Amino acid sequence: MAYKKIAVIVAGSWGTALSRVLADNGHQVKLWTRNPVQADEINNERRNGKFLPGAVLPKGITATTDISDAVKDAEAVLFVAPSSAMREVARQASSYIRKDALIIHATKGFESDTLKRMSTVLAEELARPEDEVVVLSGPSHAEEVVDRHPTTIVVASKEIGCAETAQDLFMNDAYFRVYTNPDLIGVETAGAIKNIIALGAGLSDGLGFGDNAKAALITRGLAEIARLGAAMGANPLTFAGLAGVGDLIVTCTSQHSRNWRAGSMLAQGLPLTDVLERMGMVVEGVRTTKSAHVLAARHNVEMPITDQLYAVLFEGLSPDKAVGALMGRVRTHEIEEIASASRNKWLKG
Ligand SMILES: NC(=O)c1ccc[n+]([C@@H]2O[C@H](COP(=O)([O-])OP(=O)(O)OC[C@H]3O[C@@H](n4cnc5c(N)ncnc54)[C@H](O)[C@@H]3O)[C@@H](O)[C@H]2O)c1
Ligand SMILES: O=P(O)(O)OC[C@H](O)CO
Repeated sequence: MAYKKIAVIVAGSWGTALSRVLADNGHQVKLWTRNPVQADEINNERRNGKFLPGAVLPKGITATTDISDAVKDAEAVLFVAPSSAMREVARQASSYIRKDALIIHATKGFESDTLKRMSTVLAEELARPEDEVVVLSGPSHAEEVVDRHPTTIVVASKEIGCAETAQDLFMNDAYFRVYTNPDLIGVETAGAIKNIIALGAGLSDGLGFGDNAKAALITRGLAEIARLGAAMGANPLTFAGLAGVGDLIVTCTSQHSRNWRAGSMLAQGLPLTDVLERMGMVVEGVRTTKSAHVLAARHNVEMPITDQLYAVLFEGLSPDKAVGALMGRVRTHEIEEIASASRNKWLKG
């Protein structure tokens, strides 16, 4: 494959780790940050100390604080801003991006006020068809990717050719294996909502519960993610894949997880604002809990774990009362019909 010029917007943990994968694959990476001190550190010391201490960054990565310089000749642009900043950074970059550049994002969340998926936000700001936007997701902590530990991810686009181009850019046979999936909605919703369940897993561990509780959260969390995803138009089978169960496992069981760590601090009784301040990195599950709570009502989907997390985060419910509410729900069957399944295009024929 020919090596390409690729822009990465922004230089947080995940943007930096993915820049390293692209540079390892021989591509020339321009990594944009709004912080000049961070840009100097990346260019002169080959490190990004705040987000990935210990990682040595290859020469194929050049940092810049000029967003037009980052994107102007790029054949692909990868957006990895927190969901809260995606529209703002896309708007800044928009007029400088080549019309034929492949647009990829690796962000896990919804836009809070509109509840839009990130591909919709990018399509709107960049004046591109949403069908051509690619999302990269799956079980992948930046800390392990920069150590080149074996990692498998999925790239999804309604235009499968766009997903395959992204697959070629990121895949290598040393440590980064990439699958494609045409289910953009499923991969984006799975990646966003798993962070709610990871907060719950952190809470559960912080309260001193064991593996039984964790397994319950992962499996029943998966059920509610799939219910909402299917109602939003996703292929239910996507939730059995890397973006679904794969990412739930990694985020609910790893101490690298920002969402898990935030949940475990909440269990110690720290107020949410203090937890977020201590984290100093984006904890997408907090905003996503609010978004999913509204989406569940809008799509008439039952999401009991999300509802309890919402009450703990935003209504002052104590975690032990939330556990009581979940354990005390009325009895039910395990295998429910996935909401809207009969109307779901993926399940027809
Ligand atoms: N860290 C991971 O291992 C990982 C893995 C997969 C997906 N993700 C997803 O990637 C996204 C980014 O997460 P992260 O872990 O890299 O976050 P991070 O906290 O490590 O970095 C976020 C970066 O965004 C910058 N930023 C914030 N607001 C900005 C704005 N308005 N303009 C410009 N820059 C701004 C910050 O300065 C920081 O550099 C999230 O959606 C997260 O869920 C993260
Ligand atoms: O550290 P977290 O909780 O933001 O999770 C990071 C990734 O989404 C794991 O796949």
